[in-house]
Amino acid sequence: MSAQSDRIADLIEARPLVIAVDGPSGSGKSSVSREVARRLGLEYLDTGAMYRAATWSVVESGIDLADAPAVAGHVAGFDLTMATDPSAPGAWVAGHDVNAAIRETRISTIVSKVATNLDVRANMLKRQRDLIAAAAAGPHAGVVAEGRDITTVVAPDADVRILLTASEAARLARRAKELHGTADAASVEATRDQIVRRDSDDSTVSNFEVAADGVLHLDSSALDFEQTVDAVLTAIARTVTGTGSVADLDENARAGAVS
Ligand SMILES: Nc1ncnc2c1ncn2[C@@H]1O[C@H](COP(=O)(O)OP(=O)(O)OP(=O)(O)O)[C@@H](O)[C@H]1O
Ligand SMILES: Nc1ccn([C@H]2C[C@H](O)[C@@H](COP(=O)(O)O)O2)c(=O)n1
Repeated sequence: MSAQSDRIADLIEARPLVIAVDGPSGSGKSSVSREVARRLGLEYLDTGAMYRAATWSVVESGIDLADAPAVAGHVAGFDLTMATDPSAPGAWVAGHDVNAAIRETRISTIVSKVATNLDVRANMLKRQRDLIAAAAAGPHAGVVAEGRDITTVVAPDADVRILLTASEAARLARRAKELHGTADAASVEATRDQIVRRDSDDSTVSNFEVAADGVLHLDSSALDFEQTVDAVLTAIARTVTGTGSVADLDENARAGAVS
């Protein structure tokens, strides 16, 4: 954690505060959003975990993933609880802790089949808007919500909207390192389906590759994790306080290619 980052966080006092972050797989939106939420004392909503939990529940129920109406019907009624404390976020289905299960490759491989079902998306949209509204009205008075369509569909009126991207090579290397402990050629190849194919499928229903009007674009390809958190905090500070009050911010934090 950098003192610079904490100083930026101290400048951001606006409440309620809703921050929307989207981006492709492996861009760092979950880890960065969670840390930003922690430093700002906001709640954190991982909407990808919601789609993963829905997929887990569909699979557990023995429903054929190719049966789109059955999948949507199940998701419409499934019991999902999201924990939005950035220090301990998570998902529970009918009281069952699914946090480990939803990260397994068997779910990562098929989650796009559920997430591209438009009736499922309509149900998730309502759940996500309800969670964001509750967080804005709750004791922490705000939330960092991240996913693929938060800046454009779920929370287009968010106070700050950021598209966090990174080059395909950077994203593959990050995920390979996370899953295999190394970003050598074999590990990168083993990761390709989870990044490239999944983005290709998911992008048929959401735009997370080009920043929509009014959405800040932050390319983290050349930034490490801490620099990316700094850049996001700076972008938030600039937006909610105006550029004048962040004039003393360190150049490193501002160098995060925000456009
Ligand atoms: N700027 C960065 N530099 C290096 N590694 C990073 C950076 N940002 C995040 N990471 C790491 O990259 C990996 C992927 O990050 P993360 O899971 O947050 O991505 P994501 O965009 O949420 O992906 P997905 O949508 O697939 O869940 C993690 O191991 C994370 O710690
Ligand atoms: N707002 C969202 C969030 C996620 N998805 C889809 C896309 C992914 O394949 C899947 C899991 O997300 P991840 O945990 O990898 O971020 O859910 C979406 O369509 N919209």
